[in-house]
Amino acid sequence: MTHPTQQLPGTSAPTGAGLVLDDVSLTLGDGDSTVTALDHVHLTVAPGELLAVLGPSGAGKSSLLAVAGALTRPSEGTVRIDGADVSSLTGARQAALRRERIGFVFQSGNLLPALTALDQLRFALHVAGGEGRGRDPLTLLEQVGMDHKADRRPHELSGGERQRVGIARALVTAPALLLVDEPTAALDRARSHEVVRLLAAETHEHGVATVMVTHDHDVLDHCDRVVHMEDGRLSV
Ligand SMILES: Nc1ncnc2c1ncn2[C@@H]1O[C@H](COP(=O)(O)OP(=O)(O)OP(=O)(O)O)[C@@H](O)[C@H]1O
Repeated sequence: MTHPTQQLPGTSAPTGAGLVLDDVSLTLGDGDSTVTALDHVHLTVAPGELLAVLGPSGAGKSSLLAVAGALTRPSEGTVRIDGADVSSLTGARQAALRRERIGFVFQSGNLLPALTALDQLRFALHVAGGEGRGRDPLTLLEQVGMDHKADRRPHELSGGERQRVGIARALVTAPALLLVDEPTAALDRARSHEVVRLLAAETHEHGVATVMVTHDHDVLDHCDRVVHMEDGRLSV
């Protein structure tokens, strides 16, 4: 495993770029049944860094992605994405930040069944504000090794192929932050390595700050840094 940045949770990227969580807590539920999903979390992910987050079920990994992706407001602390303090933004600005600066990759690719691989990317660009920005969809499909299946719909693709298209779709807007939830859960060992190798290459070449939640210890060698989560707390 390589550790090019040697950053520890809590240290700040000098430019404020990438992702910074400063003393973030999240309490869920109400009354007697509240749960501390995130407990004073400090985390910095630099541009060009692929961070893996490991942890048992219920540790708070999904909560971490939700807060980092401006989907859930933390109960305490601040979240900065690409230098912007998320909590100071209106709901509309947060939604725009999500569309334009954050890419999400889910377990199964989460592609739209009716669209071809190429149209998945075009549609994501369109939703984010237009075809003139971001990366060229066909070139990006070529870079993830899927240009030869650009006209296929999701049901005509394998799990690994769907995951590649899902990654390309998340990257087409040229996001600052990429949030990835269990990308290898449905894949065999060889496909898992390919997919995480692709994530690492894109992260490094395009200066994306990438957070990948995973249970898959096999793929950790492709990651720059690994943190562990338990009971809402992070440790190295
Ligand atoms: N809407 C909610 N209301 C109350 N508690 C919740 C809610 N969502 C999650 N939790 C609790 O918050 C804690 C963290 O959950 P979270 O989904 O972030 O964990 P996780 O590490 O992603 O788990 P898994 O690996 O099973 O997906 C758990 O104790 C969970 O039961």
